[in-house]
Amino acid sequence: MSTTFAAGPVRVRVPATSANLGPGFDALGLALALYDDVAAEVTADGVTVTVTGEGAGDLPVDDNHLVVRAMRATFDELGGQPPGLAVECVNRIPQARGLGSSSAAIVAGVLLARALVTGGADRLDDAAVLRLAARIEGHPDNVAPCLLGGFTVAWTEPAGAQAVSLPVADGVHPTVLIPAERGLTAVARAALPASVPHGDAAFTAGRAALLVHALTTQPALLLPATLDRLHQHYRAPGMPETAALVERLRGAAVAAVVSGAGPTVLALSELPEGFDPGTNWQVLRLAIDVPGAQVGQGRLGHAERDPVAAGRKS
Ligand SMILES: Nc1ncnc2c1ncn2[C@@H]1O[C@H](COP(=O)(O)OP(=O)(O)OP(=O)(O)O)[C@@H](O)[C@H]1O
Ligand SMILES: N[C@@H](CCO)C(=O)O
Repeated sequence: MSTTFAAGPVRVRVPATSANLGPGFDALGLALALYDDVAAEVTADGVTVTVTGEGAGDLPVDDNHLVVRAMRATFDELGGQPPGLAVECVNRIPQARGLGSSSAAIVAGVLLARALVTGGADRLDDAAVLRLAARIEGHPDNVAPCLLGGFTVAWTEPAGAQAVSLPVADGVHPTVLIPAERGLTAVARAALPASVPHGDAAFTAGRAALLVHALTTQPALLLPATLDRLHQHYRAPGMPETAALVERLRGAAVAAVVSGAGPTVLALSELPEGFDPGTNWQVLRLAIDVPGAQVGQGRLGHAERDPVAAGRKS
């Protein structure tokens, strides 16, 4: 099938996400109201990428940029590459911190490429977008909430990733505590053992099931529901400050976990009044993003180009 491209530019707003949420390793995730905005258009030739905000000056500005790589993979799915591409990124999601920056970039690229192909949504439906984005990322627990918004449960069938988004109960109050240090997901995954004791798997399965109930119905159970024995303690030696902060918060009855592969800490219940994590940590109270990724027509406007984080509560 031949591929024709839309004339006008398209844009997308993609939320940060926190994966695992303690016991839901590679399955559970939460979309947070902190966003990257990305626009793209087809050009006569070449590739240009501009980056403002997080990653400016560090990220590649050619075909190696993750948004462009995800766009290329999507154009391949849809039957052909455009002659040239121009991409503009305004990034607010901290990168390599456990807040789903790579998934946000991948979801942005897949959705932009689909929107740039005439009839793209008919040829690559939303379920196929999730499967493709999860395949590029390698696991579905960030791309699912990034696409669907809210609290998601994702799983993988032989044909690929699937997910549902569930309503979150009042009384769930996410705060992220972001350290200055970065941590790559690939490094954190390499710290995990190939197998775990059956008792730890059983313990964690029970807590993950309880966490679905706590997040959707009974937030009072968040503290016991966020206990995990599959990943956090294996990764703790690689992020001792993160592990210590999680312990400190949990000792104060806050449902705190490592966000994604770390080193950010996610608290799902309110921090104690006046809690001071120390100067290394940026503390952001964030609303839960409900709609997930939003696609629009046109280039980024004044509001989308504002580098100040959208959606922060404080
Ligand atoms: N907006 C972006 N544009 C281009 N590349 C990005 C962007 N965000 C992240 N990346 C790439 O992804 C890498 C970080 O991905 P990684 O999976 O390690 O962390 P994360 O997605 O921030 O955290 P986690 O997966 O634990 O939530 C960056 O170092 C960069 O190479
Ligand atoms: N489930 C993933 C999330 C980070 O991408 C992990 O913990 O490695």
